[in-house]
Amino acid sequence: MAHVAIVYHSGYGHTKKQAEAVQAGALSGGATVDLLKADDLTDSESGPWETLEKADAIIFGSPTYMGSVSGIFESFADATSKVWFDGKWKDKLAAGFSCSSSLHGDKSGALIRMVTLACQHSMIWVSLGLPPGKPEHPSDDAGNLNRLGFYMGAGAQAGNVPPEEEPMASDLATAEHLGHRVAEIAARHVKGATS
Ligand SMILES: Cc1cc2nc3c(=O)[nH]c(=O)nc-3n(C[C@H](O)[C@H](O)[C@H](O)COP(=O)(O)O)c2cc1C
Repeated sequence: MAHVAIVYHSGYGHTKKQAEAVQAGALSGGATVDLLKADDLTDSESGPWETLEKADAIIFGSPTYMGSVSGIFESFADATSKVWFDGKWKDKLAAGFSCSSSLHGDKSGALIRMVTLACQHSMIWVSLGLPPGKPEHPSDDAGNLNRLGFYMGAGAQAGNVPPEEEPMASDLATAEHLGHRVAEIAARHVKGATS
């Protein structure tokens, strides 16, 4: 059984909803899942680093703040430098997701930051694996996966409303898809390593 860890930051709860959808998808893909807050991983000397060391895949999540990841997520990225020195995440799978208030809102900036982090750790990036959806369809249409048209990871849109209202069904289903995809690929990855 593959082990997937999700590390996310959420200032106001919207990316948390997305992270929970990624978690549900990874569980339905047969993985054991740990949902970790980046807030608890900003110090390389303390926090659940061993959980990440044991994971076969790490999925990164952050809101898009000023066109990139949030400051707390960036502090987590800085704190991974100790792991980097020891090469502990080499050949683990990685993937990412981000939520912002605009349809695009420069979420690509946050996702690219996560790709860079993963590649610095010699991880293997898993893309979203979906064609673009239909932006003209209602965002509460859960069948309209990837309505925002990202390829690197899962995007979600949430304005200045409570997280119970947004992100809407389409974006949460897209996040769930990402979790499921990473779990399935991680299971193959683990099997390949042991067979
Ligand atoms: C400091 C800050 C910077 C932001 N920058 C952007 C941005 O660059 N693009 C965008 O579309 N939304 C931006 N937003 C809006 C957030 O991305 C959006 O509200 C998101 O849903 C917040 O997620 P969270 O509740 O998980 O923190 C910003 C919000 C804050 C607080």
